[in-house]
Amino acid sequence: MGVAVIKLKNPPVNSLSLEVLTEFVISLEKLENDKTFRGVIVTSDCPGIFSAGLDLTEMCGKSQAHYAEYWRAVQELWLRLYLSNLVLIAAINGVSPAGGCLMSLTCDYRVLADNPKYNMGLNETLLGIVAPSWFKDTLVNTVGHRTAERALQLGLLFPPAEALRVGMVDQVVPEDQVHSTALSVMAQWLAVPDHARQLTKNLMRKPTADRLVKQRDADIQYFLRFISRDSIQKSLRVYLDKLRQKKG
Ligand SMILES: CCCCCCCCCCCC/C=C/CC(=O)SCCNC(=O)CCNC(=O)[C@H](O)C(C)(C)COP(=O)(O)OP(=O)(O)OC[C@H]1O[C@@H](n2cnc3c(N)ncnc32)[C@H](O)[C@@H]1OP(=O)(O)O
Repeated sequence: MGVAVIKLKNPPVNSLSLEVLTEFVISLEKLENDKTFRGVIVTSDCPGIFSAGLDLTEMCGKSQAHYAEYWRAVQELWLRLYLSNLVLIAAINGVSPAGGCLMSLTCDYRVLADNPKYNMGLNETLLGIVAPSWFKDTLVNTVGHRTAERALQLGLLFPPAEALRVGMVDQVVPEDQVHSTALSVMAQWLAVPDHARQLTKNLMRKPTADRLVKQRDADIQYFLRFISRDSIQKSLRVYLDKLRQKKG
């Protein structure tokens, strides 16, 4: 039925490095241009981890030029995913904090494996950073304003049952059924004529995407100012050190 599977593979935690973001955009573009494909299942090849989100090492201790290049790549992937003409279904087979959650929220439908460890949410505040307005918009468009307001301020990571209850995911299924469920949901979405579904998707999502498109450069400057602050760099270093020391 013209369905591709994109399996993220950037061990150990599928962090969204500049290279991953760039390759993801290229793969999506190829699929968009190949008319034999109508849908994509986005999933992970790293056991237990869908994606650890943006690569913190790309946002810490680097040059301004690097931050700008990285942020443009983050914007680009979000725009491509959010406005894709393809049906995108996230088969979430692991934990998905922050950028990992955002990636799934850009999809048309989310199937999450029923494993209490597989938390998802926008936990930026717990790192001492702030989810940008377009991350916030994506969450609001999925779960509504009040749930998003509370989840964003508290940096909540929802276990599967809670994620389902608040509407962050559409279905929670046993782990070994995530892929087959994504495929049967895909069949339902592909039963709708492409042009009608695509125009409707655009109607729902373009106003949100346009807000970023209209101020992409300003958004990058905003990010640069924010991420270069000593206090923010310090928060990120402390958080990364904590992650690294967990093992030791
Ligand atoms: C005034 C208002 C202004 C507003 C302006 C706004 C402007 C923008 C502001 C900036 C916004 C930036 C937005 C960011 C969104 C993000 O996505 S930030 C990333 C958030 N991610 C996380 O919090 C997840 C962190 N990771 C984990 O919790 C765990 O690693 C895991 C649960 C995913 C997996 O656990 P486990 O299997 O036990 O592995 P670990 O031992 O923890 O990790 C292994 C290895 O990977 C490294 N690592 C983990 N996550 C990341 C990451 N996101 N980036 C880079 N590296 C990561 C970890 O350090 C370990 O490394 P070592 O092997 O020890 O070297």
